[in-house]
Amino acid sequence: MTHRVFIDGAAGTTGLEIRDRLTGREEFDLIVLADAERKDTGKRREALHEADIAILCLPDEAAKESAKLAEGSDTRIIDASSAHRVAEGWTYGFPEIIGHERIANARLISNPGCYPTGFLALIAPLVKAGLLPADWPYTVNAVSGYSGGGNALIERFEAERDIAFRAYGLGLGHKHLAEMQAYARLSFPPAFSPSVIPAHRGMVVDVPIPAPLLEERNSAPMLESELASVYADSSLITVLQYPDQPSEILLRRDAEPWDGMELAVYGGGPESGQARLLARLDNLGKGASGAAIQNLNIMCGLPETAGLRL
Ligand SMILES: NC(=O)C1=CN([C@@H]2O[C@H](COP(=O)(O)OP(=O)(O)OC[C@H]3O[C@@H](n4cnc5c(N)ncnc54)[C@H](OP(=O)(O)O)[C@@H]3O)[C@@H](O)[C@H]2O)C=CC1
Ligand SMILES: CC(=O)N[C@@H](CCC(=O)OP(=O)(O)O)C(=O)O
Repeated sequence: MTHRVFIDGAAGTTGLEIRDRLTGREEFDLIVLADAERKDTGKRREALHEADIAILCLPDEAAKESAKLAEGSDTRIIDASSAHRVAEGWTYGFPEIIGHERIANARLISNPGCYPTGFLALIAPLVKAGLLPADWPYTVNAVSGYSGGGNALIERFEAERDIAFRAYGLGLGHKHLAEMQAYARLSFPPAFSPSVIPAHRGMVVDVPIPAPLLEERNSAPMLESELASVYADSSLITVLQYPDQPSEILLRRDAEPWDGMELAVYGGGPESGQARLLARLDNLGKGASGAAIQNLNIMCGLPETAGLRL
């Protein structure tokens, strides 16, 4: 069976990567709007109704408009934007956290943000298992490649070559806080410090766990072993376990597209009693396009890793 897929926003950073991953796959028939038509509301409405599945790779307002334009059709939607991540009627597109079955049966899917993908992969299972508390104000430090900011930030970083580091989100109301809190079932939104480095793609999400949260029953090795067991059957998420974990986590400027994610738990010695939970992913891979293709595969009853770069 061939599934008709329309990518709304196919000329953008995420849209292009999704096209790339779908190229050559016989299970899908792509509906493509010519450049002159890609922002034409009537043509988008037509394509949205004609498709079996639409993938929205648009700014939030345009994604909301697309969801409205699709009303009255049976078209299933995967929204890569942050417009519907905690909205009623939408399923959060993180199969490893909410279950593959729910993705397979959903009509409206909202894909996770790139930073929440790392944060939730680390924290949600540990809170669920009772190894970390829900009522704690977690800290999240993160770096992203500049493609995380779409075409606008790519242009800026490629023009201002002397930027070595960019801390941002300094108003402390980042749009990812709601989904981080909701899907880890936390009492408080985390304190989130995002930043950008002069690499096109790649991301590290770093959650420090201070000493008061750790005891013998939830020491760093216990956290690691819980994550290893949760993701033991995952095709995309790998837990780097002691003693095989690297002694440093690197991002490379020339990194290739990658749809997996690596997690690691680093524990201080017994005297410090602290831990650091780290996730490394590609903001454009598991953080965006790879997750969209994984969900598309699951929705269509195909192997979840088909077309992914692992
Ligand atoms: N980049 C990343 O790492 C991630 C991105 N996302 C999300 O994915 C979505 C797309 O992001 P990204 O690809 O980075 O952004 P880009 O800015 O690179 O691409 C957005 C695309 O949408 C097009 N567009 C804007 N308005 C409309 C409209 N009304 N109708 C049709 N097309 C329109 C733009 O065209 P034009 O340029 O001509 O205006 C552009 O081609 C965003 O919601 C983003 O938050 C999610 C996870 C990670
Ligand atoms: C570097 C950078 O600007 N990153 C984006 C997040 C990218 C992402 O996850 O996209 P969503 O907008 O779909 O959540 C930001 O902080 O807004």
